[in-house]
Amino acid sequence: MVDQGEPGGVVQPAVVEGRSLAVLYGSETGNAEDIAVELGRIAERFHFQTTVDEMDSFKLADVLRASLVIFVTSTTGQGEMPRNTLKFWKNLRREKLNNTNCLRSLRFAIFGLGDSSYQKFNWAGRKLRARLLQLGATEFFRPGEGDERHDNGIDSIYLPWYQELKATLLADYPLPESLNPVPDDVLLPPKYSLELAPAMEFVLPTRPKARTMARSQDDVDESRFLALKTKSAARSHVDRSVTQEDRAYEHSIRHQASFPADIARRDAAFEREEPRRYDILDRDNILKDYPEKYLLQQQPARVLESPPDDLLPIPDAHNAQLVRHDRVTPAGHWQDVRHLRLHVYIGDKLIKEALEHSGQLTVVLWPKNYPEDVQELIDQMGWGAHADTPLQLKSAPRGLYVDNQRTATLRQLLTHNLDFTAVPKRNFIKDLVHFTRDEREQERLRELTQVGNEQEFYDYTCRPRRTILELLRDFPGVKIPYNRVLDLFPIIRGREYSVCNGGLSLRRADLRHVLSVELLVALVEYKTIIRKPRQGLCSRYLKHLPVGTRLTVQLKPASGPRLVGDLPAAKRPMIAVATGTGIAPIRALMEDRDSYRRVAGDTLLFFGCRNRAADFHFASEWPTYPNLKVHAAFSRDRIEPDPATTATSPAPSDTLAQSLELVYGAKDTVQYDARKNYVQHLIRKHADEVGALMRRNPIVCVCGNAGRMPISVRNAFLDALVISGVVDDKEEAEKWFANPANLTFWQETW
Ligand SMILES: Cc1cc2nc3c(=O)[nH]c(=O)nc-3n(C[C@H](O)[C@H](O)[C@H](O)COP(=O)(O)O)c2cc1C
Repeated sequence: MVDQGEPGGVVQPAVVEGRSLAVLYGSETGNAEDIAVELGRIAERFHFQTTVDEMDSFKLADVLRASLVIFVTSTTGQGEMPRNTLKFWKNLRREKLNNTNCLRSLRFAIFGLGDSSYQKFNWAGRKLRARLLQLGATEFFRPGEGDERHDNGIDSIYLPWYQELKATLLADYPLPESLNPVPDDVLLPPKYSLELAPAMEFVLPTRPKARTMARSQDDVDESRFLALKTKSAARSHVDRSVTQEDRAYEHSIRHQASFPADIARRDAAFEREEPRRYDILDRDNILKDYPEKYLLQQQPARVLESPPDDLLPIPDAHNAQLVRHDRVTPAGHWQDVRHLRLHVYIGDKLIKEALEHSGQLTVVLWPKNYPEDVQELIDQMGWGAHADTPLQLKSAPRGLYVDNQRTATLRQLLTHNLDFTAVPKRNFIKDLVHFTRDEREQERLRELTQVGNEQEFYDYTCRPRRTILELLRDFPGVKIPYNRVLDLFPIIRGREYSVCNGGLSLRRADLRHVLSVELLVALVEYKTIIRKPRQGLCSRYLKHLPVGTRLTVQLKPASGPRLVGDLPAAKRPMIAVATGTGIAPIRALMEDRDSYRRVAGDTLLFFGCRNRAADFHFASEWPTYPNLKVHAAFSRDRIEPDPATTATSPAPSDTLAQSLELVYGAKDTVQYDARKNYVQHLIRKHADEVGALMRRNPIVCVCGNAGRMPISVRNAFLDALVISGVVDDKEEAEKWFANPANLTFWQETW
């Protein structure tokens, strides 16, 4: 049994009257939340009574109660506030608060997270700050704006901001003379309480049975049926006692003999493709373009024991089942892209209808850890004696979904809830110092997180994408007490994916209680500088997920303007730009527009990928759409005339060169790189077609990888506006493009 003592000792911060600090965050994927947690710890060490929570859990009156408030928010959509701030933000914007100076007693600071490739960089933070100031609040520290585009990401701006904030807090809000800050090398008490349940109540859970990818259709049907029967295990807002309607649905699945075969036949139809030629591994280019993201060798195929598919009690979620799972890129291609189909069971007719008509959808999936990784961590930490003992969770972090009906064990938490394959954060490493008695390990851990050693920290963690599990392997002396796991390990967050189907394929007439959603997912797999294949948690989970697996998922409307399920939107022309799996939401739009077949507006699609044969997703479907013209850019293929699309040579023709002189002047026309074949080059090349649609109040969508692509595409659109004569020069083009009266713009890049 592991010694649960903590070598450095634990110090409880003092309670100082009138000294409180609240950190309120708005976060979509957790970056802002991580920063908020780190700021909360600093405040605790400075003896502030500290609260850290999402903005929506606060009322305005609560905010006024804290002596200081720090807001941390990312920006989402097109300059929008994250979802977990919307209630708070709506309250703050109430007209009746105008001119009331109602926040005059509030002292706040704000840190925004954003990406400067978006037109509305850090708008959420800026909007929030402007409104707080307008309502009379005072800033006690300068605002910070982190940018994902910086070399070290958000940290480039955040770290100096945070150091300065610490100094300001100590200088401007001094502690009573008798009190010093809790030093960094002393541990704070755990926030969350996790204890072994009294011995009499022990019920040892059985270990999950091994399952593999290959499951028979009978298995699928049986588990589909079981999923229905046991769906009450997952508590959600749609969960209720089984109605007659549900029974009828169960009955139809049980007795409709043609159901599985029928679906399988129809589902297989779109997958039948000619054998494809492709550029095996494409290694030179990968090394050149993405030195940290290449796959040098295929991993040997392994059959992994799947995690148990227990359904988590996620709020506002639905039970679902994986009914199709195909790799769509050829086996040797550098990128593994999967096409998945999920049947999401929605018993409540009204909710189903609301989702069908709520615009573009995203699916949120919660990945799980594999049993062999869980066992490795248990062995490494010496938790074997307690791994399957029921636990009592008296308090738990936000986002930890544990079924109240059953008593959780450490193994279950590690399987379903704790993300020990995440890249370790600074705070995690700082805390480990307390859990090893090996002085060399302590010294090394301190070194890694010391101020001034940011580059070393980055080189050890982020650059090679080292996981927590791997870090713990490097420090064998570290033994984390099991009752600290909720404080130390990040919680597994839901991963959001754009639904890639729409219209009739989403609302299948033959499955009344089901939304049939499809996803196109690029698995994140690469070799890093430490030459070990890496996988993201969700990629590892999805890669081996057998057909028939039950899941709990949320369905959410995507951010941005509502473009589907809306006749006036369907009638408008559309210019869509997508790269790689960014085609997913565009394909959903196309299917939706197709349901208005005769009236759907003209559409121009610019699609960019590497090889026609390997990753030209949905290529066989595009010719079936009326009013759609596709220009595809294959960045790694030799340029050949293309019968299927209108994309031809990427080299600028004389006329294009002349047109570009309009924008840049003759001397600078060389800036246009004739040897490359990316979507932005095709936009310029087909400027006249772009201009013709731009004149007709189009919807313009840009989806795919973040980084330079959205900026280059935007510049190409500006050029196209000048070349096609919509405006006279680039300055005018900027104004024209930013005016929502001329076009509806939607960008979704990641
Ligand atoms: C779909 C999407 C939309 C985004 N929109 C914007 C934007 O309009 N402006 C901006 O500055 N950053 C934008 N970002 C960048 C995020 O703000 C940035 O990645 C941030 O680190 C996310 O933090 P979070 O995990 O706390 O949400 C967007 C990111 C995504 C994925």
